[in-house]
Amino acid sequence: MYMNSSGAESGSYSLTFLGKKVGRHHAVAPAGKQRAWETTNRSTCPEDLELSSRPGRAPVSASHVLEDLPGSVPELKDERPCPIIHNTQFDPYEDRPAAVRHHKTLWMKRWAAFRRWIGADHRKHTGQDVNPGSSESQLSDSSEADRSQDVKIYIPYESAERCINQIAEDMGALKRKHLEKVHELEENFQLTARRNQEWTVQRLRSHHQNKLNILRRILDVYQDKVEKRNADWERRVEALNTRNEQLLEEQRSERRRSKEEALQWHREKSKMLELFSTRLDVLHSHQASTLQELQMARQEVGKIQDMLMASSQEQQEAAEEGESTENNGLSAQQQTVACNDSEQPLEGAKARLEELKESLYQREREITELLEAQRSPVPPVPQSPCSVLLPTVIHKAQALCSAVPEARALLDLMIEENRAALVEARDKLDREQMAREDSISKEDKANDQEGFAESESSMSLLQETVRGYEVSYLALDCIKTGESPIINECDTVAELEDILGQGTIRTTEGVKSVGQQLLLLQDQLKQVKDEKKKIIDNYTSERTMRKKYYNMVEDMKGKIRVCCRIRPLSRTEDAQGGAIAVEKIDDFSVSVDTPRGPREFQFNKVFTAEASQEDLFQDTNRLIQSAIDGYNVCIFAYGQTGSGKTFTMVGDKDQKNPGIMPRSFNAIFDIIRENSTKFDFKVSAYMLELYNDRLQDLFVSPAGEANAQPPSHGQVRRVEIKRNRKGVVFAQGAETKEASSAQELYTLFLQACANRHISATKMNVESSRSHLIVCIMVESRNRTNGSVSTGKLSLVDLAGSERAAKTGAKDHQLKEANSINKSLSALGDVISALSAELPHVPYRNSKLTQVMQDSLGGNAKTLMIVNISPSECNLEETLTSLVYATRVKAITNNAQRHVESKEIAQLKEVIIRLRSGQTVEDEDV
Ligand SMILES: Nc1ncnc2c1ncn2[C@@H]1O[C@H](COP(=O)(O)OP(=O)(O)OP(=O)(O)O)[C@@H](O)[C@H]1O
Repeated sequence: MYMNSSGAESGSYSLTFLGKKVGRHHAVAPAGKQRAWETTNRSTCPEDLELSSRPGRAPVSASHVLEDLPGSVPELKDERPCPIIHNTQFDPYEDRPAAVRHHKTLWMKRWAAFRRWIGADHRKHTGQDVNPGSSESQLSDSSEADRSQDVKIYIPYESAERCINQIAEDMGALKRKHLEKVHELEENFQLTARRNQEWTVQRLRSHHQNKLNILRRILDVYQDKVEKRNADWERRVEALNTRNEQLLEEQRSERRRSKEEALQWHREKSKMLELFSTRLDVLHSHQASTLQELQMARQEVGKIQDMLMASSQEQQEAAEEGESTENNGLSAQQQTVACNDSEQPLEGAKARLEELKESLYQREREITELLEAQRSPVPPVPQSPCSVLLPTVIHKAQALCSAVPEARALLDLMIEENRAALVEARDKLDREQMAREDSISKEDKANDQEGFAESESSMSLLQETVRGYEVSYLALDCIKTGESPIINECDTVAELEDILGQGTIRTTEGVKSVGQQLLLLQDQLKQVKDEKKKIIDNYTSERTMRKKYYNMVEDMKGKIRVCCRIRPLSRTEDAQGGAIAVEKIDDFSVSVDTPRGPREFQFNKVFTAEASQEDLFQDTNRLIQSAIDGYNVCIFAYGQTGSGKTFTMVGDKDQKNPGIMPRSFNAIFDIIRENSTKFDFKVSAYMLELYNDRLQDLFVSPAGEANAQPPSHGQVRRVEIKRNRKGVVFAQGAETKEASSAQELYTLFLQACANRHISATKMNVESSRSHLIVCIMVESRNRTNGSVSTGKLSLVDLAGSERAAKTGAKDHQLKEANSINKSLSALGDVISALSAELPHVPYRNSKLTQVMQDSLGGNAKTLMIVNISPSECNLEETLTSLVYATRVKAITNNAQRHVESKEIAQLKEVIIRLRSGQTVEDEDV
């Protein structure tokens, strides 16, 4: 085989018969196509042997050259695509029977020519005329050849022997050549397969790259949208913040104003008090002077009374003397005059006394009234229904406004509008008033009675409007500040009360308007709330979508999928107080309350304690299909001891809630059943445990192993982890068992589990003391094109990291714990190295990392389930697990499908058989 200058491979070989070159066969084919002609030529071998070794047919001479025989193989123009990709339609051996027929015909012709030559030779020996070149003889060739079968041919023994030897040598040479061809074929097939694989990989890569680009574009568009929305929201928040600032400023100024007013009021109050006390002092001094006057008047009265007493005594004495001196008439008359003279000042004094008394009583009354007025409390004003309703309404409206910023904004708007309308109405009123005053000053009132009445009515209307706006302003202002008007102290509210209390109609209208505004506000509030809820819903769903797309892109990049499962609180944790430190935010995020504040972690999916085993399995189901399609798949559970790994992977003890493993067994055989018409399947499994850094085959019970005879060659059977050329890990030395149904596989699994190391610790009554590795190999042969795919599903239940202080491990349990922690720490190192993309990954540090080599940073589709406890008492371990899981998320795998075309599969089989010393039939090749 040569490579010509154009890069195409050309093949040629010469056919030697009886030591002579009888033909040279050429085939020029594009790269990867020479397999067909080589196969065609190789197929002549059995025919040669059969024809040449037939007894009684030995050739007479070795000098005959069969130059005229047709021998060129048709040039191959096959432009079909490579078989690996289109192996459903392409069978590179499909032309083989035709080639065989062609060569059979060829050899039949050779045989006829040979017989013709023998016939001629015979005729020459028997003296018959021979003219082999004549057309007549040529025409009768076939009939002569037929007849020559009946003719006995005698060949000299030496010639026959030489010929036979020559034939034997030729056959040997042919056989060697064919073996070479077989090797060439193998090489060609390997080359072709490699090229095909490269081509497939390239196509797949470009296909995935395209998809990735599309998804990236979608993500970009989506991110743009989100950014726009974020910007929009930020603008809104900014506007609200500004408004809030304004409101706060207004509130502050309002407070300042009210403080000033209060101070003013206090000042006025103290002034009034001063005035009042001055008046009181004056009254007191008046009272004192009045009392003095009264005293004096009393003294005067006393004096007068004394005088009167003295005068009445004098009168009595004088009357006694008058009886004795009747004659003395003059003196009596004089006494009467004197008496009359003395009665006149008495009358004046009496009147004066009465007057004084009256003024005294008057002042006393005044003072008593003043004192009483000062002492007695202000009588409570009977409250109108409006004054009771108003604070309630205002309070409610204020609560609504403070709860919803949009309502507050609306209120501000209403206040603004009302203020503008009030200013306008007041302006109008002022103008109207001025116009009216003008018209009065011009004294044309009498002339224009009608116009005056009109202006009067429009004035009252305007006043009414202004009042209405003032009331609204008052109400809205109260709603805004939340201050209920104090009816008896606040002038404006008193005014409002006055307005509202003027009549039933007006009160009802006032209440109505406030009530209507309240209803309006409530309506708008509801709308705003609905809108807010809608926006929040949209935001949440968009956030969820973004995470979903992100996960999809990560998936396409080959990143390891990581799900987080939070188990329910255990009884022990409940007894310790049951404080919860872990919370699911949404389907993709979990938050942990740390002493430094909440910490958020993102995963491909988060499952809470309420999630069922089925819910979890639904998310892993897809991977089972991948394993059957020929991928290397790994699902493993990670977490502290007692966090629920075994529950997740295996299920509970009585299998009421089966875990991922038993569910996978069923799923595998369900898929097999669905595809049984198109594929032939073979399912086999091995199950191991890594206990104290020793790999143990769980299909061999420890007791059985102890009783078993040592193998004949005297070596103890050991399970070792190896990797094949494609990097897929396998356990050498482990017993692999086939299963034809889910039930059979499950029985094998139960057998394996029975041999597992489990014991009770303080943290878990059934703590796994080893890592469990279940490997299921699924081989599927396509019935149409014969291609064979081999998938591997590894299900790993890791033992949990534990602290001896918490688990109370002692003696051998402590040794187990140390071994578990050591292997998990090696796993942690591998995860760290992979996530940091370090050049060296320390896979060889532990058997566990060797087992997981193809799943972490290898060619597997991997799913990690990180199990955590929700309890606060396991906070530290939970955080460690989540940090590890986050690192695992950053690891990229390169999953490849393991599929071989029918020919490669067959050739492999042949090679295996040849290596094991078995015979191989030609048809197999
Ligand atoms: N999601 C869950 N729902 C109900 N019970 C659960 C759940 N997860 C775990 N449990 C219970 O918690 C206990 C401990 O779980 P499990 O044995 O699976 O932990 P583990 O992580 O495998 O521990 P170890 O590493 O020690 O083997 C078990 O009794 C199990 O039934």
